[in-house]
Amino acid sequence: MSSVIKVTNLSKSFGSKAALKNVSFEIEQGKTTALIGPNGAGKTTLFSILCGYLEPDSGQVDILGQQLGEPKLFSKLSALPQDAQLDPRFSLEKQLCFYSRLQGLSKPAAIKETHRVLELVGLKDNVNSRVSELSHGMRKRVCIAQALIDKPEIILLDEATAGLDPVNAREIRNIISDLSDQATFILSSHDLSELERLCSHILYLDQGELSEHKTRNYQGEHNYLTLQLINEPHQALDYLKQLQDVTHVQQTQSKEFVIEYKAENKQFDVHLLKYCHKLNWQYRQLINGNTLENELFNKE
Ligand SMILES: Nc1ncnc2c1ncn2[C@@H]1O[C@H](COP(=O)(O)OP(=O)(O)OP(=O)(O)O)[C@@H](O)[C@H]1O
Repeated sequence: MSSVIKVTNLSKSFGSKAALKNVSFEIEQGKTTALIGPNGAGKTTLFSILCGYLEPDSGQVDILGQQLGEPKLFSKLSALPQDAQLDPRFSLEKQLCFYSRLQGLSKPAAIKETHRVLELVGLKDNVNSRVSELSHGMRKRVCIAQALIDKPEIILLDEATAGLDPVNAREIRNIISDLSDQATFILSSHDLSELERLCSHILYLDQGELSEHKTRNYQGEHNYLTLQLINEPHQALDYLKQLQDVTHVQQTQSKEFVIEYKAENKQFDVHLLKYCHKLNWQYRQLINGNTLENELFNKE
């Protein structure tokens, strides 16, 4: 598969503060990628460089075979900044047409494009609404619609669901998931469970250094299940280790266990639930795979 972004030895400092230190990675076409890291890790700096808002001090950035700032990249990469704002006075049509015209579309094409992207985010009936009349979640969807104008090949979304209620956050996740065969999404969020649902590829930044860069892949000899219980049974770890085909068990937090088992056992989840029932354990949920949080922070 071809890579759409290739970053090599990228560094950026603000005065004496190194925001990115020799960062290198590649993103393959169609692989929804998560950019994760604590506050101040360098995520916004990296996004800003990829969008061409900031110049790196050193290193190479190759996007769709072009160097940063090449006019050919215009409209092939779009971004939703964390603090994206809309003008509350204008209708959605006026606002999105304006952005479409900036992308070089003719007036009729801009109107058509505005209606297309608003339909994609479920707001086609609001084309004449003013931004001031919209809820926070609807405004976020308009910002995503803006990022979809002219079908960019790469879309960067910084905290796309921050501050949204679960229903609106889910709708935005569905939009991203539905469009992920048409564009490569790079998502930054502090919500690991959200990223884990959407992303197959993780970039983990900490203090400007890229310390994780891997494709999540469970198709090996072993599979994982994360078992969350309602109570903490006595010696639960020992009981779980005794189950047939279990190769490793780790307790990752109170009442949560990551169980590694032989992938050849296709019925393992059923056996595990029957085992819980037999032991009179009540479970909260059984998650397929290891959680992203455990993968990143609970390695043994
Ligand atoms: N314009 C700037 N001037 C000075 N320092 C900056 C500037 N922009 C970022 N920094 C510093 O660079 C480092 C990385 O900041 P950045 O905003 O990229 O982190 P982040 O991972 O996006 O953080 P957050 O999750 O809090 O949004 C921080 O130490 C920050 O203080």
